[in-house]
Amino acid sequence: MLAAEKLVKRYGARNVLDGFDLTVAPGEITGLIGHNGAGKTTFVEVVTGLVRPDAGRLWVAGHDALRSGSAVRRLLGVAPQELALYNRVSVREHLRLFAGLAGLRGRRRDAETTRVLDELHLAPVADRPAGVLSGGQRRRVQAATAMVGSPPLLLLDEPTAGADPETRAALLAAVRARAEAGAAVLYTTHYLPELVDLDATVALARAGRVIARGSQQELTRDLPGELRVAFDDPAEPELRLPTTDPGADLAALLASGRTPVSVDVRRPGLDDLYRSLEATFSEQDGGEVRDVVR
Ligand SMILES: Nc1ncnc2c1ncn2[C@@H]1O[C@H](COP(=O)(O)OP(=O)(O)OP(=O)(O)O)[C@@H](O)[C@H]1O
Repeated sequence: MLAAEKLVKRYGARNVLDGFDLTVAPGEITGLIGHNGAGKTTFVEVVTGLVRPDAGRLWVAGHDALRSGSAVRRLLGVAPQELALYNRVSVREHLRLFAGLAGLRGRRRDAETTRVLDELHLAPVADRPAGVLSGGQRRRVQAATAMVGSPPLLLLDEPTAGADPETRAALLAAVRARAEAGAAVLYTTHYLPELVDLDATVALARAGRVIARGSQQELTRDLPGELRVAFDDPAEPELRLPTTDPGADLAALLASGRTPVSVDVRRPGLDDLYRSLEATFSEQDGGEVRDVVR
């Protein structure tokens, strides 16, 4: 549904996108993560057509998106990082407006508006102007404007930033439902546990390039987890060992004659992946970026 190849975007002398490659298939949620300034929002802006890249190629649903922008825009639902709502317009009117832009009319437009209001728990504030809502409610309205009309490609740029747990849960449930219905979802976030919840494919951006991409299982498989062993010993109540083979390491520990009172194995997670890749790249001379996982 979305395929970006070697995108380059320069601001002044700086390549903010520097050979950015990414694909998102129908039904797939891709979580795009990376440090502040890695180029995530710039990539979203290129896909929406707001920013023109200096080089590279971009396809959306088989269209060359850098040539046929207007055909592509109809396929997108976008929730930008900076909230963009009309303060005096009610929540319901926002959704009616975006449903209309998605091509729905009459009863179908009303039904879709009601459905999305319910889905994002916005029915109680449907007739309030967006400007009087709380931050979390406004986040939900923004996501709702992206989802109304069920576009086949959703671009959600930090949709849960500053959201309370209830808002976060409603948004994540709606995102999962959209992907299950076949939408391709690009989801940027700094909250890695959300990507576990969404069972998302993960793409890690650094300095304008995607340096690692794959399922969470693939990306974390070779990283060490942690073996935590507690002893009834005030001198050493707990031992924490990085491990890629917890069974063997525990057997070695037992063979040494020590008797644990409890054993816990923590599997490697996305935070370990993030830290390990960041450490790899910050050690490299000149910040040269290379592909780690494909
Ligand atoms: N219009 C612009 N002119 C000049 N530089 C820009 C412009 N837009 C973005 N940049 C720069 O491009 C870099 C990438 O920004 P971008 O917003 O894409 O990063 P990001 O990965 O989304 O970061 P964050 O996690 O903070 O949202 C930053 O250094 C930013 O300052």
